[in-house]
Amino acid sequence: MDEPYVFITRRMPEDIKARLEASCRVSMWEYEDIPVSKGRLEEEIKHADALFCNVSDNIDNEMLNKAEHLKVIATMAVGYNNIDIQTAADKGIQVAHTPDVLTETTADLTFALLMASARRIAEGIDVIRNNEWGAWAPFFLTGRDIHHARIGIIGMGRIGEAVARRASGFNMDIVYHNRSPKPDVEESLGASYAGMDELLTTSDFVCVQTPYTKETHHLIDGNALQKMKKNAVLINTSRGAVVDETALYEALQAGEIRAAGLDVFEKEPIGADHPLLTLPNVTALPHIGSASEDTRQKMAEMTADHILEGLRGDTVSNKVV
Ligand SMILES: NC(=O)C1=CN([C@@H]2O[C@H](COP(=O)(O)OP(=O)(O)OC[C@H]3O[C@@H](n4cnc5c(N)ncnc54)[C@H](O)[C@@H]3O)[C@@H](O)[C@H]2O)C=CC1
Ligand SMILES: O=C(O)C(=O)CO
Repeated sequence: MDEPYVFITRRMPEDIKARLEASCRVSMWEYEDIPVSKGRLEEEIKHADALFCNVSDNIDNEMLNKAEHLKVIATMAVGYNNIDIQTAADKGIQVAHTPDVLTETTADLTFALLMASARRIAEGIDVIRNNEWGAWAPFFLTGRDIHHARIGIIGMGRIGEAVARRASGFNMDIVYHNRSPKPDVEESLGASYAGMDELLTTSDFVCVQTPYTKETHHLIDGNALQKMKKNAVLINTSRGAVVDETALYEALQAGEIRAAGLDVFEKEPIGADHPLLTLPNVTALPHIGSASEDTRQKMAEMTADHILEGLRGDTVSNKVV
């Protein structure tokens, strides 16, 4: 019997490729920093038995309908909003993702962004690099306190909970909004459940940790931003389109909220001409929430293992559908 054919949409380290090559024929997009072209993906998905993809690949209905014998899609991410899972399910294609392995790493980055935004770290770095540090001054680059402030976490899932654990270490008052209450988190971290309005109107830091779905599209819109405290900081490490960027720009410029820390954007990558980057109170990162060496390596290994499971005819271990 012919070996199954796997297409990897981004250049991966040799050990990851070799893991698959032990039992599969493997092709790989040549570049690590450029997404696979739509044309190449359309060509490959026709023949592939398995697809190893990532957050920047648009695996929509049109793409999936080109697949002739695809059995498994494994994405090197926990978020899978870029994959049409209904069409995959209809076609009997298993979809696997990488939960848990990146939870702590992403929570670290979320907290780093929260701290950087509150304490104006990026502005401080710029001052030194631009040779603008005159002298110690009493109110120079004063930020806002993190300790004992209220953090409002929207989406108390794996990452939300890991952010809450970090907040607890800073003696923060934790409120959260989720699809359903989490009594275990309330008990272990002293967090309390809040409706969206209460969370928005009372939190000093609002952290968005939901997946991107139809329901969470522009969950943070102009109306939500208006409800936030003037001194509040918004942190988004989930998906860009959970926040309405135009409304965020207007709210920041009008002083309706204090600052924003963003790891994700509505359309990635953004360029240096993005309007939000004109604002000093925006700390922006290029979608690096899970980007530690160990975590990305484990995510890649897990993704390869999901493919091997699916090709053996087993149920993949982190099955979305
Ligand atoms: N910036 C980055 O590099 C990374 C971003 N992410 C993003 O973070 C998301 C969350 O990941 P996990 O915590 O592992 O997922 P999860 O599924 O464990 O948690 C998501 C939580 O959001 C809640 N939720 C869903 N819809 C909601 C709504 N409309 N209102 C309130 N709560 C809602 C769910 O009930 C769940 O508790 C991923 O889907 C992904 O988009 C994840 C990893 C890295
Ligand atoms: O896992 C995800 O959803 C990411 O965004 C990248 O780790």
